[in-house]
Amino acid sequence: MNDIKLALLGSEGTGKSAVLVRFLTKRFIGEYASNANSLYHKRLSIDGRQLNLDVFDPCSESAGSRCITEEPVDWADGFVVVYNISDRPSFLHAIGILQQIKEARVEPYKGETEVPICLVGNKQDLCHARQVEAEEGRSLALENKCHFQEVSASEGYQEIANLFTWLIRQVMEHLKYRSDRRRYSGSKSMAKLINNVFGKRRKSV
Ligand SMILES: Nc1nc2c(ncn2[C@@H]2O[C@H](COP(=O)(O)OP(=O)(O)OP(=O)(O)O)[C@@H](O)[C@H]2O)c(=O)[nH]1
Repeated sequence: MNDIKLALLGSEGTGKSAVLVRFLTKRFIGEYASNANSLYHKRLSIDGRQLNLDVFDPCSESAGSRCITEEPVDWADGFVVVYNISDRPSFLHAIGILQQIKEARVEPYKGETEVPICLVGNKQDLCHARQVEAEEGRSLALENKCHFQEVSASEGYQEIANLFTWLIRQVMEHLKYRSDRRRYSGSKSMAKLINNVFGKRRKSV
């Protein structure tokens, strides 16, 4: 059984809880209590594999921009960074969040961010009040090597389901790659150790 940990990050009121609850229950719930951090659990099956999914939905009210520098960034295997397409400041905040994830989780030596990220422009139904063009979201995602999707938690389920499925698949790949690499470098150092011990002995015989 795989354990997958995701975190939703973004400005207050961008619809993080709405997006997550839409994915988990297929329903849109208009208002949520937003004065506490929430951790959601769900068992899923993707590509025939059973998963335990934990999703952290931090409370923007209490955390503000600080939340990014605290636990979620170190804890999560993947991120959903949400902004509201009808609220430019939330997009600017998303830029800052991506930057902070990059700084915290960049792979040493490779210079690549080590976690899969999905950038989400929510409230697409409010496009008459749009303040952020889809193209801006797309190029920000490109710059940060992350997936991009505009959605409406209030109107649609499928796009939200697709983006979580994409993210979970990426996380599974990534975790597998990391554990393979650890195993490989572990066996390489074991081979080195054996070589050192027995190699030296052979020389002295
Ligand atoms: N029109 C529209 N409203 C939405 C959408 N998604 C969420 N909302 C509304 O936006 C408001 C904030 O939604 P939340 O899901 O509580 O946002 P949040 O980012 O979790 O908020 P905090 O927990 O305060 O950070 C609520 O009034 C929702 O009903 C959407 O896709 N379209």
